[in-house]
Amino acid sequence: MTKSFCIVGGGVIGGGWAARFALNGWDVRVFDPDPEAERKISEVMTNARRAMPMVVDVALPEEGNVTLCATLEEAAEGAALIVEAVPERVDIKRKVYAQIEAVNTDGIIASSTSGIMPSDLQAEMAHPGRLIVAHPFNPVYLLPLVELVAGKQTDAAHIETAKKIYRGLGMYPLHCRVEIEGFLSDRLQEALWREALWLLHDDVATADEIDAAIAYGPGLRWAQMGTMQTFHLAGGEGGMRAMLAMFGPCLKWPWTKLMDVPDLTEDFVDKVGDQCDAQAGGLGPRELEIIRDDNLIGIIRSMKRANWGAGAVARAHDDVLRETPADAAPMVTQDRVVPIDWTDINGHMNEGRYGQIFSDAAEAVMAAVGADEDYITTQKLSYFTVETTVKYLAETHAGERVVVHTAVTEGRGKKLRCFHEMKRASDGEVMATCDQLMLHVSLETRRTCAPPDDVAANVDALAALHAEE
Ligand SMILES: NC(=O)C1=CN([C@@H]2O[C@H](COP(=O)(O)OP(=O)(O)OC[C@H]3O[C@@H](n4cnc5c(N)ncnc54)[C@H](O)[C@@H]3O)[C@@H](O)[C@H]2O)C=CC1
Ligand SMILES: C[N+](C)(C)CC(=O)CC(=O)[O-]
Repeated sequence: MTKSFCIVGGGVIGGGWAARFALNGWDVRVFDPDPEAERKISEVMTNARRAMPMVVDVALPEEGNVTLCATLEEAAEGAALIVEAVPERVDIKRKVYAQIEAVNTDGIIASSTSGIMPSDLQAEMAHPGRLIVAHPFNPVYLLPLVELVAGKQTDAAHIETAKKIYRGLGMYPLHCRVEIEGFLSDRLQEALWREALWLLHDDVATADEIDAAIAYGPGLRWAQMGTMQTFHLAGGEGGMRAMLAMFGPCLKWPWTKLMDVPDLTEDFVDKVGDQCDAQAGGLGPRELEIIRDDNLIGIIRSMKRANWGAGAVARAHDDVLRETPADAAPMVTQDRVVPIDWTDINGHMNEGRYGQIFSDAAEAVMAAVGADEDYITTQKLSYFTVETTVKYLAETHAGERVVVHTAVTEGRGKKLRCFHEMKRASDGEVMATCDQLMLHVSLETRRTCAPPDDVAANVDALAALHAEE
């Protein structure tokens, strides 16, 4: 699908979408009548530029341009995808769709609504088949979930197209097959929020205590398993059945005020607002966003190692990005941003991570000569490192983009010797070098052996090419 698209509404969510798309290389046209829109979007972009590259382990594509348009018509004309992120009111959204339809009759319109049914949104449209809901989560540039919902008149093919687009952006499109208000995630979130507001309203607990009750316990579990699997484990060997037997009857006890909402009187809003301000401990929203983002990066990266949940989605995103063709000469074996969890008590990249970067670079060389993952698993052959000499020449910090250039300096028989230079992308300064000797091994005997002819020929050819440079 063409990358011609636009965003209508550039607030919290529109700004987040702009960042997610632009950092994935899409040019973004935005319309928002708010005179502050440009500043707000650029602040979200700053956060995203810092955070998103730390989740990926490869280079992001060249950032797309974000252009603010003077009118909605200018933004929407010719767009194959129109992301709508205007306030949560049916009348405003319907009015926006009418304006879009005056200049664009076939682009997919993806509403960011948190819970309005797409059937209601599309009711007055001339071409309702193209309206879908694509409900994201804040911060849109880090959280992978996007709920896709079709209305009664939606053309089902658009849901499939949307799945491909959002996967390409490193997201997890969850198709909510049955159309209900609030979809899946906000049904669950709002049930908890209602309960939390009552606890605060009735002076059972403060905002801080209510948040502690989540953040130090269930919240940590929820990042990697939802309520169902979490409670399945809580039932021990009997699993969910045992849980239902023991705790199911308690669900009927009068624990909850779930269907009622406290009146949002001025006093109550102040009570909640004051406690949340106090909780922030003097930190402003941008400072809190950075803390939130760093924690999210750490959580996602940890699950990436386990190839689990949101981490598995991030890994799949790396694979999509890796397919973007890279320059062949000089051989670029790594191009990445240093993530926040790679730094140590000295406030710079820990020496172990240099080892990781050079090891990843060596794997890129191995793949280039044909000793890739498939070779290792099917032929039970590989290369092992037997010697490295690393020189640390300059400090490397979180958020810096580094590029590794590798030359094969020896490629005879079992030997594959590489010289890696890790440079700071912004100014080309060499930050570290690594001389690495690998030997070809059989994974069955765990002993060295000659590589097959094709791999040996590739190693020779690469060594000859790099000797000329
Ligand atoms: N804030 C959140 O946590 C989430 C919000 N959403 C949904 O995203 C949508 C937008 O919400 P937010 O970004 O939070 O609100 P927001 O208030 O931050 O942004 C809305 C933006 O729309 C602009 N706008 C108003 N009328 C417009 C028009 N006619 N044309 C173009 N722009 C117009 C406003 O100037 C504002 O910048 C809503 O449907 C909301 O339910 C979805 C997920 C999470
Ligand atoms: C509060 N909210 C309904 C706007 C929340 C969402 O829709 C999603 C989120 O980011 O939690």
